[in-house]
Amino acid sequence: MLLKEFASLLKHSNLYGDPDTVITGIKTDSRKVKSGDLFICIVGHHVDGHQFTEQAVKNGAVALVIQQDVEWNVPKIRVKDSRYAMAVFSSAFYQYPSHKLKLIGVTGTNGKTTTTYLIEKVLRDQSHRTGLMGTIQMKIDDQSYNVENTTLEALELQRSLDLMQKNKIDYCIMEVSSHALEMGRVLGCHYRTAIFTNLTQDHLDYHGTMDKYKQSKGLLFSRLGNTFSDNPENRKYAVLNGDDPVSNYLKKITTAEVFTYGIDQEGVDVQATDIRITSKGTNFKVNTFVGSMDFCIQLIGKFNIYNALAAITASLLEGITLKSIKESLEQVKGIDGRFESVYENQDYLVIVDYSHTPDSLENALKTISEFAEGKITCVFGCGGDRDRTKRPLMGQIAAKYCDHVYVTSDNPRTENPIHILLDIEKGIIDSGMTGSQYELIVDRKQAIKKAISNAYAKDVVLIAGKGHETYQEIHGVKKDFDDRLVAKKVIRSIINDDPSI
Ligand SMILES: CC(=O)N[C@H]1[C@@H](OP(=O)(O)OP(=O)(O)OC[C@H]2O[C@@H](n3ccc(=O)[nH]c3=O)[C@H](O)[C@@H]2O)O[C@H](CO)[C@@H](O)[C@@H]1O[C@H](C)C(=O)N[C@@H](C)C(=O)N[C@H](CCC(=O)O)C(=O)O
Ligand SMILES: Nc1ncnc2c1ncn2[C@@H]1O[C@H](COP(=O)(O)OP(=O)(O)OP(=O)(O)O)[C@@H](O)[C@H]1O
Ligand SMILES: N[C@H](CCC[C@H](N)C(=O)O)C(=O)O
Ligand SMILES: [Mg+2]
Repeated sequence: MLLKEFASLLKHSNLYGDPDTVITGIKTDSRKVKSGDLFICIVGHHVDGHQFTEQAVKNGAVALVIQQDVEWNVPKIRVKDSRYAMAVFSSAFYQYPSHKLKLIGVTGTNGKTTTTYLIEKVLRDQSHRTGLMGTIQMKIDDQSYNVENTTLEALELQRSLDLMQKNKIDYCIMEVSSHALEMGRVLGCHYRTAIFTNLTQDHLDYHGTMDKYKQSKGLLFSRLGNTFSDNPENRKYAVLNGDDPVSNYLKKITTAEVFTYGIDQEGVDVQATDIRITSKGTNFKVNTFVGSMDFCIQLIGKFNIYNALAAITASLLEGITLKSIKESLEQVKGIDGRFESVYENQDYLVIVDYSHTPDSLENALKTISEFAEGKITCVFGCGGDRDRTKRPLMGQIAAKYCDHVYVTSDNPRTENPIHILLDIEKGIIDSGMTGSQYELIVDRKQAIKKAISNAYAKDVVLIAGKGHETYQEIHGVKKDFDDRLVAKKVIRSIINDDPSI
């Protein structure tokens, strides 16, 4: 593309230098710039990209996108907001890839990853070629790629959608985080269906208030567009959790056709009834606008029924039969690090779960309390440099459901680990748990070891917060750490009477 073609995409832009400069790539990180690139200067949360123009030019940038003056004598486009320009320019550079496949976006505090995996499974079983983007990975058909964020920055996102489109992917199912919506990472995305799972407390460090957090989630629905087309392929759907009051707000701000799912509220389009939850799976009946059917899924817990309902609704809207959806969902054994059982023939249960919010921790523990025959123990912490107000709430919740709690480190990131533990302890103390019922152990491995060592037949040990993660970030340094591997080793060492771990 030529520089003038980029400039013409924004009314509010000024071009300086040769308008016919040929652009062969776009970068927002000066360290990654190659010859022929357009370097977009982003004002970040830590540093200002305008500081790195010298490195970008040295590395071969032939032009810059700026929102404030820089001294380099290279062609430039000055814009009002370079983050917005990044979304516009990358969508155009990759020729609007989200228009060339069906994009399904899932937002909400909890359940996004699970729901995207369920939809991917249903669509793949219908011989669709699928792409997936989210917390655990990006996938293009069977190929997996590592990701830094749940929802990629606009440039990487458009590049990934382009790669999907080139690989003949017909559906992409993606998690859309509130950060991404707020920062405009998904501005260039043309969604077919937007799904809302739920809204409970998280990320108040970033959004400030629950109302602002709700409004960020709402952007996925308010920007969805409308369904007014005689071509069914162009229709837009909003799939909402009818049991979450936030859905009333989302209904008002979307012009897409609304479908609701739920358990408790009457009158939803897709409803689960006759629920039975065990430690092996979950049975329920689904009543939909195309009929009813009994489901027997291997995922555990009421919260997973909501995820299944969201996936069922979105799949029905793609014309897939309820019977096929049932067959696919019943085959799903589990999702990496979500309520994942670590089993080494021991006579107690050890479950690793990604619950890192008050609501998800409560859901996991409540589910366990419904089937546990012995004592319940939880090992958990809270992430550093994240919402501090959730820490005592999670302490209270653990105290409410557990016989014993081990408060430990999650990813302290740049915070002092012990301060995080003390914040959690406040909630435990408030709930009246005594000193003999809980312990603060900064070292996560030691906490897991102690919790498992103290488990007896039929007890359940929940190791919460890190799920699929294979690292732990302490003092800003990431080191290998996997709750599942640590738990496995500890169980084996107990069985083999080997104290070396
Ligand atoms: C707060 C936040 O979201 N930050 C994201 C943001 O970084 P930033 O704005 O701080 O960038 P910065 O480091 O200040 O740099 C500014 C600019 O200078 C450039 N730069 C920087 C250094 C250099 O030498 N040269 C250079 O050009 C950078 O490439 C960038 O363009 O842009 C980065 C690149 O896309 C993201 O990786 C980063 O996510 C960080 C890692 C993060 O932790 N984000 C979390 C809060 C987040 O987004 N989480 C949500 C999921 C939440 C959930 O639902 O649970 C997510 O979608 O992942
Ligand atoms: N629908 C749900 N409602 C409440 N809690 C849920 C739901 N689904 C899953 N959970 C809980 O939340 C945890 C995270 O689930 P999942 O990874 O699917 O959510 P997510 O929204 O993708 O999270 P993240 O914001 O970290 O990307 C699970 O381990 C489980 O404890
Ligand atoms: N997407 C979430 C993941 C949190 C996972 C938890 N293990 C933590 O580190 O806080 C976040 O970035 O807030
Ligand atoms: Mg996720």
